[in-house]
Amino acid sequence: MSDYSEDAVLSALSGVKDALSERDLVSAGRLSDLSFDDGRLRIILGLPPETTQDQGLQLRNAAEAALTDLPGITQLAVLLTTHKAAPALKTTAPKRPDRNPHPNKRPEGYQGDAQVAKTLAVSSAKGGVGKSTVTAGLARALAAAGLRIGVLDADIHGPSIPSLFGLSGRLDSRMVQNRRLIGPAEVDGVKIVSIGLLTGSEDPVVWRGPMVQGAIARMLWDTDWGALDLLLIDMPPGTGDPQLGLAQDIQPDGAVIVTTPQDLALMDARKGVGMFEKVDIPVSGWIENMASFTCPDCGSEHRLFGEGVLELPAERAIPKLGSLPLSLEMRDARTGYDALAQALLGRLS
Ligand SMILES: Nc1ncnc2c1ncn2[C@@H]1O[C@H](COP(=O)(O)OP(=O)(O)OP(=O)(O)O)[C@@H](O)[C@H]1O
Repeated sequence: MSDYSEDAVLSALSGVKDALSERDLVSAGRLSDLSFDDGRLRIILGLPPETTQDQGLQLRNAAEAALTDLPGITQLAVLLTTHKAAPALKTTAPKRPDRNPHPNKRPEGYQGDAQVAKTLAVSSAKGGVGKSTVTAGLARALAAAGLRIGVLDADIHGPSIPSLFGLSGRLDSRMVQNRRLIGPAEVDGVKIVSIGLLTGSEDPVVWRGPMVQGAIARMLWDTDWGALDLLLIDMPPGTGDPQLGLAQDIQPDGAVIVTTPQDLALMDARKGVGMFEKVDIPVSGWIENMASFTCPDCGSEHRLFGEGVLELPAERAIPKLGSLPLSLEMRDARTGYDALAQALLGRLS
């Protein structure tokens, strides 16, 4: 039995002074990742870009010294990155950014999204948890249930919605009331717009901050969606300033969080809930993806990533909308999403 305790790790790191901010490593928000597996503890400290090599090494040594004697840890890796620290989750006052990096440029007159009844952000704190796959699966299931559904692929650095719907090429544009609007693609009754269907050779990965936000907002407003019951917005993964700014800019009516059930992913998913709370966007629920695997040989079910739950204080608790297994069928995003779609509808109506 391992005596490992995450609380003990956090408490040990709380005793390490962060010379860069005069606070401790935890309250300074330096801990950007923590994983523990079979005695191996791996933590990532996110340091500001101006950190010198010496400062980084000192912090790493201090963190290693604090953790080295903790029970249950047989191997320790303290890694440094110079990314911006994630915004702290437990801020008491609603900490809206005092300036919006991309001032709302919603154009006057005809709006492509004027007939969109509801918009819902599908978000994940981490990349690769299946957010786009789940968005596509939900969209298809909701459309099959008779709703008019659209998908806006706002995952600008890794647009995977086109391939999930078998789309390639470029979207056309059309004049509507003297404005040139994007004509969405349509597959299985779902209207789709993605940056991957708008750009040519220019790689969207080079776009930064306000440029990305601006492009996504314009895709939302400058598309001829027609009448939609629900537009799902596949958000870029993460809980940092770009995602916060985007949520603030496009102001979806609600959000759902997709996560896998590992402790660390759930810890980050909590940050995702906090991010939407900061900008007053209600979170309708969370979706557990890749929850279990059924062995094709013996038929027994395994919870590969454990039984984690998204823990939030009772007054901020959000429901789990459903669990999806790790399977080729789910990857395909064509079947298996009906129950999830119904659970979501139950929360939206
Ligand atoms: N339930 C599942 N079972 C099996 N494979 C899955 C499942 N969900 C997603 N996948 C696979 O996991 C990979 C990542 O999925 P996806 O691209 O949807 O993640 P994402 O969270 O949108 O990633 P990113 O935000 O980084 O683009 C894909 O190969 C996808 O086919």
